[in-house]
Amino acid sequence: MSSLTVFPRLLRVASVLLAWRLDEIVEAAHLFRPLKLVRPFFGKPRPDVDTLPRGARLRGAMTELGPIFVKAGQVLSTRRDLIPADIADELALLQDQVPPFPGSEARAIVERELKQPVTTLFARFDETALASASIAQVHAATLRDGREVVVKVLRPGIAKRIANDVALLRSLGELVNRWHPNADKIRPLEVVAEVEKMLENELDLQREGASASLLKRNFESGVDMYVPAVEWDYTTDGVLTLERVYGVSCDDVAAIDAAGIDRKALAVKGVRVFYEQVFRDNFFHADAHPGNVWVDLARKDDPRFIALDFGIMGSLPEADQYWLAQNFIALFERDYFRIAQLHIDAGWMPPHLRVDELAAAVRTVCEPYFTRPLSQISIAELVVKLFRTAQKFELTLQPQLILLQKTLLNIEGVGRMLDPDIDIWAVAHPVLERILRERYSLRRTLKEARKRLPEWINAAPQFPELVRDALKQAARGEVRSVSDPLALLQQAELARRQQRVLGGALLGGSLLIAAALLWTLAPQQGVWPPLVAASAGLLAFAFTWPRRR
Ligand SMILES: Nc1ncnc2c1ncn2[C@@H]1O[C@H](COP(=O)(O)OP(=O)(O)OP(=O)(O)O)[C@@H](O)[C@H]1O
Repeated sequence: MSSLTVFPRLLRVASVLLAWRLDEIVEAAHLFRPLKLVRPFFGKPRPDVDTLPRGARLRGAMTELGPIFVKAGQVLSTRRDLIPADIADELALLQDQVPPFPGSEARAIVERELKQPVTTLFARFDETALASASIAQVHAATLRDGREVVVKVLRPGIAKRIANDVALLRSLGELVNRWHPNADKIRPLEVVAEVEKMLENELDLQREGASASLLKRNFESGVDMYVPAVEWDYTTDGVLTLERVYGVSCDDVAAIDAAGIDRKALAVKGVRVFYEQVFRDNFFHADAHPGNVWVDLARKDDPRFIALDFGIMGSLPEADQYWLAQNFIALFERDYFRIAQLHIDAGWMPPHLRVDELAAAVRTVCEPYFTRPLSQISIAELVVKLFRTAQKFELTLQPQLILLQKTLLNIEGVGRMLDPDIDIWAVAHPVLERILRERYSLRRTLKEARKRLPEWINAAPQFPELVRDALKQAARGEVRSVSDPLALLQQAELARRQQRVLGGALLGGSLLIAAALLWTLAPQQGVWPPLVAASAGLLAFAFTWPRRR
């Protein structure tokens, strides 16, 4: 996007911000310092905004600026570690407000994408949209075999509009990056990249279909949560066809009560479903606002949720997932020292940080919460506070964790809406422990090891060469020279760990290869010889493998 097109749009952004009397916010955020100077050229502020709190004014401006700003605001609302709570609360309320595009256009797009007339594809296609949002629109239809479906269609020209607005956001991000004194903490370019990635994913409906399929597989029984099936023969990048489901939004408490559904049981299921997604499957719905979480009114005795909208899904690297689970358990057990140690071990804190100092800071944040009954303590709120504390100690926050934090807030919100007395701790703790017991059991570890065996055998011939190269490098003294004593200490520690790992890897690898050979070449010897060798190999790995950094 050229500056010729960016500039008028930047002016429009400035005029909307000023119309909503947001100059103080913009100034406080060290954005456009000279904004006040240009105010006289932009006309008068809106007459009705003076009485509104600043968060509501910002929400109004974002809504007026359009869908991409709405999305950016929604992303920002999750950064409670960065922005004040009153603004985050308002931004979290941002909703798309866009009129539907004509049904005839939707029909034409479906025909172009699926390469057949709608009358051939469907027994019925409803041209009046069922729902319309900034990126896509949903139409009801019936397949030729009588099954009811919904067809989600991307807005015409949306990819180009998004590309333009993202370029504008990037320019704004660069301004903040250059001028804001806390730019290294806010990392605006990362926030923009996050918005961009989110929008890119939402533009690919085939990908959304694949996410829906995976989530459906993970909740195959459909007891606690039902996921609509994807109709792959009617799905492309630009059109997604799903089984039509019926239910009410989970915040429609009146309808849920009228249907005689046990809200308390449902709330417990909501918390359980969340922990299963994050810690059992490592694949979670990251846009779980009430509009996307429905309740199946047809199931009175054994209530369940229905999930919708699979455009934003999250998953964590396995090591982070394990780290997070350990943190949660430590939090449930009020083991602050362990939380501090875990943060340092994860390598997200400066290595010279004293664990007792961090533990004291964590205790200071958490302890006041525990004077309240557990039912009144929000885990999500506590996690936000913990992240804030850790940031004071220079924690680098991973984007996936931010997504998770937002999901945690959403799910707690749903749980408390359904049952204001829910004790989320009492529900979450045993669920988490059970999942972790299953996930990290010996049997599962051995199964994983067996799966990776061919890979290890394949890599085995290169092993001696790699070791020889490593030893040669060490002998040549190819170690960076450093003058900082702290860095020297770290380097010595690193070298010690590397030696340990190298020794362990040699011993463990050799034993595992021996086990594999015994297993494959001498099956008549029974399972014991390979099992003993493999266990010894795994032990060698386990005892010498470094803790997470
Ligand atoms: N499988 C379905 N069965 C019935 N209705 C559906 C289904 N999928 C979507 N809808 C309807 O369409 C609406 C929008 O769907 P969805 O949330 O997937 O679209 P979206 O463009 O991502 O919207 P938003 O950004 O507002 O979440 C839903 O709130 C729901 O009313």
